[in-house]
Amino acid sequence: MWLVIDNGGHAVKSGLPDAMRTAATEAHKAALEHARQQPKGPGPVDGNDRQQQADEEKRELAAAALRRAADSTVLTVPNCTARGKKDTRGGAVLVGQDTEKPPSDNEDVAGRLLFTRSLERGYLINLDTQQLVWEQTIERFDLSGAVTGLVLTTPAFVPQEIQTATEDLVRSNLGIKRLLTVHPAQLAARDADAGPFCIVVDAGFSFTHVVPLMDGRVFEQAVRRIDVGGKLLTNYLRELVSYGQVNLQDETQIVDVMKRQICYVSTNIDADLAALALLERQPGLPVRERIPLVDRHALEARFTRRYVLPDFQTIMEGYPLPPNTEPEEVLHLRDQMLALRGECFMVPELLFEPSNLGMRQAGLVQVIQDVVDLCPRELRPILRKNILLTGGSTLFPNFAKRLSNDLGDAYNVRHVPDPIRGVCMAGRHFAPAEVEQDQQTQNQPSAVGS
Ligand SMILES: Nc1ncnc2c1ncn2[C@@H]1O[C@H](COP(=O)(O)OP(=O)(O)OP(=O)(O)O)[C@@H](O)[C@H]1O
Repeated sequence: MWLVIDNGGHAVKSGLPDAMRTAATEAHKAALEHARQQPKGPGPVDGNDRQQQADEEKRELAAAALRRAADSTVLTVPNCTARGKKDTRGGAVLVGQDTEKPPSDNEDVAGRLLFTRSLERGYLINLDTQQLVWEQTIERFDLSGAVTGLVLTTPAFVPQEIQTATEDLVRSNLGIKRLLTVHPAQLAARDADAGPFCIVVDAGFSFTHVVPLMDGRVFEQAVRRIDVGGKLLTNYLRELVSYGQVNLQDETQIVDVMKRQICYVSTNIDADLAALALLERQPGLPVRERIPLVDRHALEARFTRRYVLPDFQTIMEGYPLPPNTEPEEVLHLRDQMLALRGECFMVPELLFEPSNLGMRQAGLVQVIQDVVDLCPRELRPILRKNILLTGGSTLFPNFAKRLSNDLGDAYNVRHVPDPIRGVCMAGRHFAPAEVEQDQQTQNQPSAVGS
């Protein structure tokens, strides 16, 4: 049995290749069709309760089968382990999925958690952690001991030592005999049906990569990386909020959720910064020099995002307040509330201007232009018209619009259909000869159960 894993620094996305899901899907379809043909609504008037109950059970089975089919599309598991910060005796370790909701009755993992990620700076470094997360993934598919082949996404330029250690982990520790590595950009392009020549911009957790594909293959000498990804953006927001308002230094998870909910990309950064500066100058100006109240309110409404932090007693998850909420309505929440303005767009702005944080690197627009210029001249017009966006950090509102504006009319920018799970989804359609062969063998009656 083959498994497909898109091994992200933030999360492992996994699924079964299409060929292997076909039989299960067919069974689900048959169950649904059967249920559909059964009479609906009130039961038979002749009082045949048993028939009615049997039909009801079939309908429930079909619905459960459908839910399982949907669940098994792509499984997402955080690529980390965690232990309690106060745990000094090496107690329970939470793995992958369990790090999201630690059991409340286990004192080892009560309170704050210390996370260990399998990937550091985009490379698989912590092999023990990776093994635990992959084992959990395999278990979740109910496939312990049954996986014989792995399609694994691996970025370009992985040092040979890491490559060897990964292969060793797969073969020796997990007992998976066949390993097929593939660059995530190739799968993202498949997900978008982009054709053989395109440029994939992958802004995920660790970094942002700009990867040109020529004839479907990675054109390695032109690949470029910006050292900004979702992790850095979350940390930056955490610093800004902690110095400006509330200390959230130990609350990376909360800040990560907040970032996804309230940050956005400015489509005109100079104009937005000027308008914000004007707004912030107002209280210090003599009354006659202030802008009219109505304009001030309009600017306030445009730039201010109010966010309610969780207290884990009555509010379990943070949430943004709707823009038109009156202050009196939320008076009772004032100790839990943040008001953010420039932070909301200055955080994702790092992708476009890493020098804002003192990094000596070009921003996304410049890097894309450089990558195009490193490709063969005759292909550049095609590449410019086929820029694909993938990775969770491209999901900020206005991301594609800003990139498109800044790159100009010669470029065409679009998201892949599913920027987070698309790579894994395309991997499931990826049918290397070995996968097909493997499946054929499994389908032969003689091989069943052997
Ligand atoms: N709606 C969103 N808006 C902004 N950022 C988001 C959104 N959804 C997810 N992210 C960010 O995307 C990042 C995860 O993206 P993704 O799943 O593509 O990374 P990954 O594949 O695990 O990591 P990498 O590509 O670096 O190996 C996280 O930092 C998360 O905060």
